[in-house]
Amino acid sequence: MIRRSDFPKDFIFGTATAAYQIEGAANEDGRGPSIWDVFSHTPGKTLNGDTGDVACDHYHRYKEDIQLMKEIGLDAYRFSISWPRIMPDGKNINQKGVDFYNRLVDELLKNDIKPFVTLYHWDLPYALYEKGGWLNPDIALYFRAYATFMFNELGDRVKHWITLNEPWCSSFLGYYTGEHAPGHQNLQEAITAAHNLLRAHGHAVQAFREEVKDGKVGLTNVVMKIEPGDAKPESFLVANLVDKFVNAWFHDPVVFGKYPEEAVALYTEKGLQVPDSDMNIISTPIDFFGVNYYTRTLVVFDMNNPLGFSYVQGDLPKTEMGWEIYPQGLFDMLVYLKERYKLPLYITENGMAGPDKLENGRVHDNYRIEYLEKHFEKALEAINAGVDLKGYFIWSLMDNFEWAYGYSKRFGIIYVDYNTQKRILKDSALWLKEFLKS
Ligand SMILES: N#[N+]C[C@@H]1[C@@H](O)[C@H](O)[C@@H](O)[C@@H]2O[C@H]12
Repeated sequence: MIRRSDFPKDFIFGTATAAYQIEGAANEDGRGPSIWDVFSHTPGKTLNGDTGDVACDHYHRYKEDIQLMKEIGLDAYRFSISWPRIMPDGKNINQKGVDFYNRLVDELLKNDIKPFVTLYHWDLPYALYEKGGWLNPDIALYFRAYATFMFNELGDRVKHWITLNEPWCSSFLGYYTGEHAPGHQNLQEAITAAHNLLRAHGHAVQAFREEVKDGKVGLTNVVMKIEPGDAKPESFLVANLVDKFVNAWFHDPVVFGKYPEEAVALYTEKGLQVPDSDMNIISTPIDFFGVNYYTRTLVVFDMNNPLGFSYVQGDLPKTEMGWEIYPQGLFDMLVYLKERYKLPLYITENGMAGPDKLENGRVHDNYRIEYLEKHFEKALEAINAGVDLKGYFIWSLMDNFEWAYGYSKRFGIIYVDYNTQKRILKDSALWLKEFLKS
């Protein structure tokens, strides 16, 4: 049985959330609309038309939620700042929004919980979208101004910062598949948006070096273990290529200052433009990569797909998201990232959506305890294999707005009754509480 004491003494355990998924108070105290406010209010974009208008009402209940974090015994808490709560029009400051995050940080510190702050977790101010959003090169400078302001505001107390959460999702789900806000479906736009997201990241890192001398800054990517879905040689080839599209595309420029050549070649072959501006800014050195790991992705060669591959379902047990439970992929990707980029790592998200049912005031989510134990074991294995892994944030602290899936998917270790906003520690939270003492 894995124990907390098996991990390095200074290893931190925490949980993660994001502003639009938990805060609510969408139209309160001067907050402006984000692209997700508009997207979720557009009929047909989210399950049941669910929105983040109220969510978990964390904006008002943050003290109660921090008490629950303390009861569990968390070392740290990763949350995101709502850019449109700080700058409703993308430029001018909304002081009430700033005040909220000062209160949140102070309450965390008062309870000995270390804040890890994500500057951007998908809720772009709609006012900036109207100026072109991630397709407008100027967005990087708007982001730099926002980042500089937040570093100045919170940098005396917050020493761990993440510029972007999963730019792959913001660009490819937001601009290619259209599953996420702003719901475009244009591959060239996705490539352009990805580049401007990385430019924004680089500008924020430069600002960080000027504003927060004793802090650490990194980038969080979704990291998928890409494997061939059958034994055909061409499926092994496409698996390597998809790894470049999804993983290397958002890591290589940040460390090496260039995109993976195989992927650039394929895009170019398809007549797509791959930007190369500001690679020096994009590759401004960072202190760590954040790793959001959930599952593996199986791909097979498919001439009918514009990029030559298609996804296939694996036969391992799956979560409520239909994602295979594959702890080995966490180990594999941690070692891969260490060997390729030689940077410290934090697991900034790992967790599962489960068939959580409230029964007599309890949620017996043993499947989630097993999931976490197996992934903790693989994280420890990676540390013992030489990976400089510094922490592990469970997704998520509490059930929340799961983007296009609305409130249908429960990832939390704390159950949220959305009718009453009552929080109930699931068995996984009780297990974690004991683990953190072990
Ligand atoms: N889906 N899913 C769960 C989770 C999502 O809720 C987070 O906001 C993202 O950072 C990442 O996709 C992972």
